[in-house]
Amino acid sequence: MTILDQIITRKKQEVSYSKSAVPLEQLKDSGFFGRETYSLKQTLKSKSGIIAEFKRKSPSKGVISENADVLDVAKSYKTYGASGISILTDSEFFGGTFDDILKVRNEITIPILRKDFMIDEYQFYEAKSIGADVVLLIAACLSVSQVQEFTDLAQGLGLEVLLEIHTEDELAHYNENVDLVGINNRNLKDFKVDLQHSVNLKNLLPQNTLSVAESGIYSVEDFRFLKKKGFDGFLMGEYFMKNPGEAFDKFINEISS
Ligand SMILES: O=C(O)c1ccccc1NCC(=O)[C@H](O)[C@H](O)COP(=O)(O)O
Repeated sequence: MTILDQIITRKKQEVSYSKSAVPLEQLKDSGFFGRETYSLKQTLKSKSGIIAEFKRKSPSKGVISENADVLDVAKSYKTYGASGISILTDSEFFGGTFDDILKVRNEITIPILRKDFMIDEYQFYEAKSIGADVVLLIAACLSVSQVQEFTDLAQGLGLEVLLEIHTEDELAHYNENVDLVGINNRNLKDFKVDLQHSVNLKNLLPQNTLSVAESGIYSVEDFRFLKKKGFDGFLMGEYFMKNPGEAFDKFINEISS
């Protein structure tokens, strides 16, 4: 069983529980449900392009920063010019909670990506109800038709869609309605990262696709390499979370100099 299989097995149980605990109609009563969302497509162009992630742990790295305060970290990301914030809401494998988004939503004015494993339409309503602006669709967990259906659903709720692919085969999941395409450099079988991987797959995407390089960006040199290759966005988690707050400020200063 791969790590993704394990995560999805668990996610199905969680979603089933959530649906019985909070019926979908009730999600619509949230104060955030009717809010106008922020556009990551826009802030990728107008700011640094960095989507800075908040995650406490991960399957590949174990505990990264267990006690980091989500509000402090999110504020520092916003203050120093992140285009968006990715917040893991998966609890079992990444140590996240919905509360992490709820705590920061009213405090920051940049897009929030709800980073989770989306497998059921209920989760899109949930994302809107907690104040997210963008959702992640992981091609490896979904069929081609699910990507299309979930894209329509998300956009109907005012959420942007970041489609994540890991392999060349998963390019079949691309459709021109998705807002952004993320190419993940982490091989989920052995957790190795290779930046050249995202470059190779990016070259196979239609021109003008807004592309995001994901995972394994650990230095200013890595960032510059991917920027030169034409990426619009850069999803970075571990590097910033190892030294929450300070690492981001320093990184932005270095890439601007
Ligand atoms: O990071 C993992 O171990 C992982 C395992 C299984 C599924 C997803 C996983 N990571 C999610 C991500 O995509 C990363 O959190 C994100 O791209 C940031 O990566 P990094 O900068 O390397 O922390």
